[in-house]
Amino acid sequence: MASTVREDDPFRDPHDPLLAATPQPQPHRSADCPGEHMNVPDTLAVGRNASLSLGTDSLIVLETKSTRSIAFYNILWAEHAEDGQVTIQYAQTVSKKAVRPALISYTLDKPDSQLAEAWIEKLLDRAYGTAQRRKRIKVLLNPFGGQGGAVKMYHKLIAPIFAAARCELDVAKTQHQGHGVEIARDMDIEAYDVVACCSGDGIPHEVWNGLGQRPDAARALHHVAVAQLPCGSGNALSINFNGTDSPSAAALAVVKGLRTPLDLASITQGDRRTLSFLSQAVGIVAELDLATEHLRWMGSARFTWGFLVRLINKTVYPADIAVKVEYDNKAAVREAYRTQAAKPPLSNHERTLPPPDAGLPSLKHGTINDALPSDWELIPHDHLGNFYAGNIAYMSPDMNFFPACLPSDGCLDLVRIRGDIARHTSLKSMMAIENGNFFDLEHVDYQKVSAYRIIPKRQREGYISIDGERVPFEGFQVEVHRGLGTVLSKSGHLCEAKGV
Ligand SMILES: Nc1ncnc2c1ncn2[C@@H]1O[C@H](COP(=O)(O)OP(=O)(O)OP(=O)(O)O)[C@@H](O)[C@H]1O
Repeated sequence: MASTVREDDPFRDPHDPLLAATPQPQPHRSADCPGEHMNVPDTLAVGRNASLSLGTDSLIVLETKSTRSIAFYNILWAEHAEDGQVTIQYAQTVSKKAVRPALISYTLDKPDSQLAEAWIEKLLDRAYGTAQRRKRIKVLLNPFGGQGGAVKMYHKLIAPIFAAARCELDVAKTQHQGHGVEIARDMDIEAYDVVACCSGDGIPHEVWNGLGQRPDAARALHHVAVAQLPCGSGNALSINFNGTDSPSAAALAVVKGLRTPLDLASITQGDRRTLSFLSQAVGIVAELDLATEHLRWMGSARFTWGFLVRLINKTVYPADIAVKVEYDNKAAVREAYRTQAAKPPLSNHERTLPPPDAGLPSLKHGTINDALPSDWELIPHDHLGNFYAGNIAYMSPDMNFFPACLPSDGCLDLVRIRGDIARHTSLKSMMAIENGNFFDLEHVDYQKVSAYRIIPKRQREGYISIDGERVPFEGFQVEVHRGLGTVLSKSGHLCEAKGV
């Protein structure tokens, strides 16, 4: 068995800190790890004619007649047995979007458990980086999400990935509408790291609201990361943070996910206060989302159809609006985005854990029932066509509607478009969303705001959508709480979307 790094090893990583004179501390290594004080080689000789090498970003499996590599990102777990057998489980790519667990297993020439254990630790360190291993996950299955396939998708596509990664699982089905709120409100937050929702965006919305109803809301929202395993019809949370709407690829992203603060916004309407993680829409988007339900049979073409109908009618949605603006034009928004995106993500210990008795933050600007803050002004928008505020970039797989969104900048990105613009201009904006040049269109008003109030007027009824769910057609006020919630993301601080 090789015990030192081969100098001629083509897969040797010259930047490997463990090969340098002063070993760097490794984030997840336990104090009594046998490899702690040894210079662990990158290459493990297994069998007479095979070796496993740690490359720059993948594990290289070298056999006499073949070489292949497995990206560290795809490595789920590794272990060794006393007889010298080393087993590595990984997520094998089986199609453009899907992965499924697979394993390789080799026996060491001469069993050396100290070396094998140290090498495995080094492999897992590369595979997980600063992501938590063996996450304790409360899984919520919505049997009615999307086409009703969540339970099957979980067992077939998701659970095998979690099991291979040695996650601790506690699975529950939601029994009725609002059950996600109850489960999150009553759960033992110390027993879990993540609530993963096999659902659309409806269950994550419920979970954040349930956590928000607890007396220890601030701590619960900080401690419990909410993730989505896309099994619904709207899967924006997963698209933004797992970078996929594939259930198996999302499971891998959750296994490897980095804890990331997410702004949550308080919505006050009537006497209610709820939390929103995704969006608020008044006008055409709300109407497309909510008023075309009866056209579900058309698939996503229902949105195009609904849009064209309203376009022909040049529909307007008059409202009075007051906003607390943080970045008031596109140049400022772009600069804020670039500055923030260039910074490294906060590490976990840079986030302060709220005290155990801290509830939801108080409202700095009061509620919809209070007088308008003195420095706000209600401005009539008599020709409003679209009012859309987003907390994360993608609203659906092809709709990077808010490319400048930053998950924890304390702001919502607010888009306003007049409803009386020329029809060809409206049509252009619709196509620009898919082409990725929507942000720069002249007639698209794009700002970052930290709070606002909107009161629809001169319409007896209409549609308001909060995180894709319909709420009463009456005025509401919104205030953003910076980094109040927690998600798991790939980057640790950004959405998986092309920024600005
Ligand atoms: N057992 C259940 N019976 C009925 N409704 C349920 C049940 N479990 C959850 N729900 C409700 O289903 C709704 C939709 O959930 P989800 O977001 O998972 O699916 P979806 O297909 O993306 O949703 P939609 O397209 O309807 O917004 C939520 O409001 C939730 O409260």
